Amino acid sequence: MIQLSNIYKTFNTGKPNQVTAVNNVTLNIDTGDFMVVVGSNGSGKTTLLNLIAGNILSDSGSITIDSHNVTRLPEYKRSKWIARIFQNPLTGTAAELSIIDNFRLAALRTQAKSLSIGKNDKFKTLVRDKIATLGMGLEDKIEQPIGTLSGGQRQALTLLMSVMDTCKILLLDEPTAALDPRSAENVLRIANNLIKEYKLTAILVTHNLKDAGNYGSRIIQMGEGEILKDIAGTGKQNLKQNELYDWFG
Ligand SMILES: Nc1ncnc2c1ncn2[C@@H]1O[C@H](COP(=O)(O)OP(=O)(O)OP(=O)(O)O)[C@@H](O)[C@H]1O
Repeated sequence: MIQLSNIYKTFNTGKPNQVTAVNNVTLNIDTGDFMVVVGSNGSGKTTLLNLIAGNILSDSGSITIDSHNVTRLPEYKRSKWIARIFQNPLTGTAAELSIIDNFRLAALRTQAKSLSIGKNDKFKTLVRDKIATLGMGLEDKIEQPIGTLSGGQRQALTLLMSVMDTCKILLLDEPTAALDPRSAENVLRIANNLIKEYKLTAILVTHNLKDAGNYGSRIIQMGEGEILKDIAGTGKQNLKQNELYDWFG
């Protein structure tokens, strides 16, 4: 689904604060993979997501998504494949608009043909039914401004909104870092269920090693822009919490 070949990204080239954030990274991410990315501060995790999403372009190397060469494509031209959830629950929704209007906007973003986007009952029922599956009781609040909800509620809705259109790839950049422990657990569980239900290819950046152990079918560790470790399959399933801590020795 996603191929990165010999990707380099250097910031502040030629200046004293020059830094190579991504250093010759080659990665093949298969359809349906759920890849967790861990690494110390400044190791290049967010830059890697930015390069995949297209909001920054690489200095060299190539990126393909779904067999399309997207290396020089800007973010908006990649959005038909990609949805992204950020750390801040305020990013990605329009606070003053109702829940239902936010869902309508999200559907319009990719003009998903399967959804009837107008203010009709069919769309409302679809959204209400989907929101009910979150188990948060938000299905009765769809006319309420989304800004009046808690961070956890909002993050869960943002996730749902993202996957209900045609997106195939979900990028999660520390999506629970701003949430209390219980909300964080809830949001990650919801993300995991949605990834399975919609058969998404997903990448989760996290500093939480418990989550890194519990979720995903593959884990990579980044360090100084390089991939230090890459474990999938049973290796990932059997990875112990203390082994993960040892990576950060
Ligand atoms: N737009 C930018 N301009 C200049 N330097 C940048 C920019 N974005 C990232 N960097 C630098 O690139 C390096 C990698 O940053 P990045 O944000 O990708 O790391 P990270 O692993 O996501 O870190 P954290 O865990 O702290 O979020 C850092 O040294 C950072 O300062």
